[in-house]
Amino acid sequence: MQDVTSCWSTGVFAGVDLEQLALREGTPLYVYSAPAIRSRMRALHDALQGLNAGIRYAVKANGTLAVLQLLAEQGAGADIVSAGELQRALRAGIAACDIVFSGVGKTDAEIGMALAAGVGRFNLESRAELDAVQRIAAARGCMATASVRINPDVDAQTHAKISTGKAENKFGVAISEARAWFDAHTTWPNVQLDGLHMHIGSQLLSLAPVAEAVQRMATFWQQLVVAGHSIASLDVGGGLGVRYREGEHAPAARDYADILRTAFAGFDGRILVEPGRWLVAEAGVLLSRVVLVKQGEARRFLVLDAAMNDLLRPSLYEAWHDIVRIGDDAGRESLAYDVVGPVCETGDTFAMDRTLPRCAAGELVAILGTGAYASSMGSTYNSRPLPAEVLVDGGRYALVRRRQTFDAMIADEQPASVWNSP
Ligand SMILES: Cc1ncc(COP(=O)(O)O)c(C=O)c1O
Ligand SMILES: N[C@@H](CCCC[NH3+])C(=O)O
Repeated sequence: MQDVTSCWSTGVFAGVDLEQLALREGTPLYVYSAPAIRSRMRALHDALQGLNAGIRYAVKANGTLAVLQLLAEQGAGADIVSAGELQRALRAGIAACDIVFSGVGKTDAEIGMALAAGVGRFNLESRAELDAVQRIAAARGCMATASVRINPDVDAQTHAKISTGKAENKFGVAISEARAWFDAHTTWPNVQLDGLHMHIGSQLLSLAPVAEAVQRMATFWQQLVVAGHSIASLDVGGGLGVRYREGEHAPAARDYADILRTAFAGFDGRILVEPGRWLVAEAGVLLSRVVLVKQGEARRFLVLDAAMNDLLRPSLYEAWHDIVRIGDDAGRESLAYDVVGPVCETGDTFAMDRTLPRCAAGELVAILGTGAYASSMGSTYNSRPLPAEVLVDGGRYALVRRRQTFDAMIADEQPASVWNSP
């Protein structure tokens, strides 16, 4: 993992002793390195130098308030996809004008909340949504600023479940439809339609599809300008991938920025980028204790106290995450384990046939690259409370999310004692 000062054999991560941390706060435990997040923000900021660009961090990657606050302090705005993410972004101190609202199914209530808060821009994904924003903005007597999310029909060369820029995906509209919206823009007097948006997918390890999609957006922008439309914002979404395993090569922020520089030369508005994973994934680890080692008839299982409810990516996408044993491995033999959680599904597997130093019950392991799409995709499946999260910085740590209590987990439920008519 880049940017993270760590040494798994000494168990020190960003200056903090992981064994002590686990004893203090319990496991499973998410641990995020503040310096690693700052360093990614700085690197992206530096790469975008000279472009009139704004970073709109994709809150879905990791919406923990302390993480959002850290990113906001470094100058990030937010890309949100729900009223809940709006609340988080505002609570973290992100100015409403620096928030863009994406997503294919914004409800009337969410559109109303976003207008009331004054979000900077809606990224519109369908004609029905454009009509809804017009109707709700007119009723409130306000103007909404909006971009059209175009679907460039480009294969992002990533996992099918997180590819979003092909014509058959639910996201965005064809460039021809977007053109029709611009040409008929007076139909929506309460919507200032002056931007283009796209997002072709996540965990992109090749920049070639990005370059192709950006070029399609650039060509469309130029056509709109020739037709007399004024374009204030070009938003290329997120998607920059990270290196989860040896042999993978993550794209460089500078190469990404160069693509934008070339394609959007002469553009005098704002360029927006919406990275999520790239900023936070490698800054996080999931600490977990070995509950027991089980020698099955066919395989050897390392059963952890973390499970698919805490980290879903391996179960959902068969995603690879490096797993390391915390402590000195000198003299330990290597063994192959299926690393699993205690949840009642065979899919509750973090890794198959993974070679690790011999592990014993009570020892600590870390699942790496879990700063993004990990805690944010967590659930309480099997009635397992959400784990705690800490932010480490300068040899100290802050508990930024308490482990959910059993009471909190069931607090909103009640017996069926009062029966109402709908
Ligand atoms: C509209 C939009 N923007 C930004 C992102 C962030 O993506 P990533 O975390 O891959 O940078 C996503 C998620 O893929 C998204 O749907
Ligand atoms: N949840 C996905 C990424 C989806 C990005 C959201 N559009 C992951 O864990 O990799």
